[in-house]
Amino acid sequence: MMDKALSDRKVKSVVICGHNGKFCGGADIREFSSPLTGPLLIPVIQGVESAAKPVVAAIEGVALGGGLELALGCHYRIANSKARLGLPEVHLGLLPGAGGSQRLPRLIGVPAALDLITTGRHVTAAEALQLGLVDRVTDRNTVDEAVKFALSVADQSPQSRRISTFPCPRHPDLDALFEDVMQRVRQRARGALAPVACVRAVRAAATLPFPQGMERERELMATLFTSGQARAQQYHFFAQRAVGRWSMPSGARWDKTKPVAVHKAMVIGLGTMGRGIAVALVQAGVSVVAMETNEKQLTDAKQAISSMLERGAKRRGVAPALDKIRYSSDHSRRSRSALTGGP
Ligand SMILES: CCCCCCCC/C=C\C/C=C/C(=O)SCCNC(=O)CCNC(=O)[C@H](O)C(C)(C)COP(=O)(O)OP(=O)(O)OC[C@H]1O[C@@H](n2cnc3c(N)ncnc32)[C@H](O)[C@@H]1OP(=O)(O)O
Repeated sequence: MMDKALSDRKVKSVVICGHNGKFCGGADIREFSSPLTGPLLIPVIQGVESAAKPVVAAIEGVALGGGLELALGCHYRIANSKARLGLPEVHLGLLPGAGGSQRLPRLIGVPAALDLITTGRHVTAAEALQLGLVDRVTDRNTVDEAVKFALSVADQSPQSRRISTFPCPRHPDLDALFEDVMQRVRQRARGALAPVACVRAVRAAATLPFPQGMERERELMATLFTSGQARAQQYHFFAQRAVGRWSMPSGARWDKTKPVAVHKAMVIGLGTMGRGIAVALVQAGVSVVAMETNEKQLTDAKQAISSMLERGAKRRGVAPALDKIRYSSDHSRRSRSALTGGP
């Protein structure tokens, strides 16, 4: 269809839109666990960008991941005011591997691209306009507006609109910028590979010509694509949604159940997990009885829990709620708490 539109001499300009009010939420994540089939996105985007006639993206609903990368291959982007745009691949243990890490910095600058790519956050159409990610925002029918716009630019060459030909906007001190961002990302990422690879890919955009940058993006993506972290994060994506459908054999569902306030809880067993659970409960304002029958473990746990509570309180600028926790080694004195459990 796209080939036909691009090669038909009677067609002077093209609009790409989605279906059912959504431009594109990106690749089907399930496909990442089996060999990739269908037309490959990178050559499709290259084909769109190198077209001799203007191509306009009409963005409604969402343009995420590969969807936004496709829009970046278009010569113009018109977004509905309710649309959201983003490159959330980092949450799936990946980077924007269809040219997104190379085109976005060329379009909106390195600092803004680093922010969007390393956090994966979605931006509203209004913010996208401010960043220069889209050319226009409309409250009206987006496809109609995009068609009108496409007709108005039909006789113009799209040559100056190909993002891959843009130089990356200059930054006064690239080395310092990347050093600072890498340090912050490493701290936040706590061992996650994808955010670090995202910074490296954007650095390639800022320092290499587009074809070499694409090659670097491909290399970095290849290391992430089959990583255990990516598999785990993709599993997490579906698991999070499956939780919404979770029900008890009785038919009870969490979303149809009235929540009950929990004021008291008992944590049995103060190994690594028990300590973490006790701290999380205390920090949520719950009074905790922490039980451990092994005296040495109990002594260590008291110290560890107190210092976790103190550190957490210091970070939040509040007093540590040390009085919210009592310790016991006597298993027979289990009280009736609203919530009892432990590893
Ligand atoms: C050697 C290596 C070489 C590799 C070369 C690779 C080249 C690069 C190729 C491709 C790059 C492209 C990558 C990507 O695009 S990754 C995907 C990026 N997109 C996302 O992460 C978006 C994820 N989805 C969402 O954020 C939301 O779902 C939403 C905003 C789109 C809609 O939100 P909402 O209305 O709240 O609905 P739900 O979240 O509940 O979702 C509904 C339903 O749909 C399923 N679903 C959503 N998105 C996806 C998806 N991307 N893939 C598969 N399934 C998806 C979701 O699971 C729900 O399903 P249900 O629970 O069964 O109802």
